[in-house]
Amino acid sequence: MPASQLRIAVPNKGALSEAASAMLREAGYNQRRDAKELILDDPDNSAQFVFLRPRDIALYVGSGTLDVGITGRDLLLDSRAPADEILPLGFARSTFRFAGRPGVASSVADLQGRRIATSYSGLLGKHLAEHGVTADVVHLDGAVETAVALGIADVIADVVETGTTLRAAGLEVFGEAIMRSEATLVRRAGAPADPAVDVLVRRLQGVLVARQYVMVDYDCPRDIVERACAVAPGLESPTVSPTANPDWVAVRVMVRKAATNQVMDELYDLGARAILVTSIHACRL
Ligand SMILES: Nc1ncnc2c1ncn2[C@@H]1O[C@H](COP(=O)(O)OP(=O)(O)OP(=O)(O)O)[C@@H](O)[C@H]1O
Ligand SMILES: O=P(O)(O)OC[C@H]1O[C@H](OP(=O)(O)OP(=O)(O)O)[C@H](O)[C@@H]1O
Ligand SMILES: [Mg+2]
Repeated sequence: MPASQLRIAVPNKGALSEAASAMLREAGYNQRRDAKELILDDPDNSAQFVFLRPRDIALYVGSGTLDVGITGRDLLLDSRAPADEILPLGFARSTFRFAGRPGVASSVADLQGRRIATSYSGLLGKHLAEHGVTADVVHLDGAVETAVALGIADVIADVVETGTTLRAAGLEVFGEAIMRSEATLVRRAGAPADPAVDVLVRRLQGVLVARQYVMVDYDCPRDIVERACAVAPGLESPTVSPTANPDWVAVRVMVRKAATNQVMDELYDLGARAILVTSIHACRL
């Protein structure tokens, strides 16, 4: 009997779209080549991809119309749809923050009775309520930074990554970040276990690990192998193999990409030699 088809919502445009498709492609799924395609079948993987506005994805998934979806954590919370994050995906990282002209306010408490422009009214409303602040929320579809210059808002609450857009509009962030966001895989709250979803999650986890880790091989004198393994303990345990020389062993271990050079330096200082780094193409842990 063929496995039941998993229906997956993927952002069709915007900041999440390309990176989401790239990640699915790396996980072995077929992805559209033409940005006009709305639905794409991937029979080899018993999957169907439905390309939707990222803002709508939590709604489709929360209602159970589609099994899982990729969206932003901020969009998920803003939607108030009954969907949960099941795997943070590590791209489209941003913060959601207040900003205004220099000196206009320094924290959420200063916003009582002020006009705040945003595309995330749900998220902002919840934050204001949590702080006991009543303000006039001006909902806009985008280009929120311009609202202050045009005089329809005193401050904004918007997505900030590098801060370039804010600077261009003469605005500065103030107060604590309202939230930190990234792309995430979402599923209907309370949905029952589904082996097809587990396969998707394991494949995406494989991509995340392959992106975050490298494989390090090195030779080291037998008498320092314990100390070398303490420098790079790997995820579970390094593989230690004999070499033709009985005084030396060969070690293979996964290392966080960001720590690669530091680990190589420490291993070298201990006496390890022939330290080789290779990238991981895919994995299942
Ligand atoms: N510059 C950015 N850097 C990182 N993440 C971003 C950036 N801009 C938007 N995002 C994230 O992308 C998601 C918003 O998706 P959306 O499709 O609205 O992106 P967009 O680029 O604003 O597209 P559009 O302007 O066409 O609506 C949110 O999760 C948001 O946090
Ligand atoms: O801090 P930065 O690196 O400048 O990135 C943040 C900006 O990127 C997004 O805008 P987008 O280009 O999607 O325009 P929009 O506001 O019309 O959605 C977001 O809404 C911010 O405006
Ligand atoms: Mg946008």
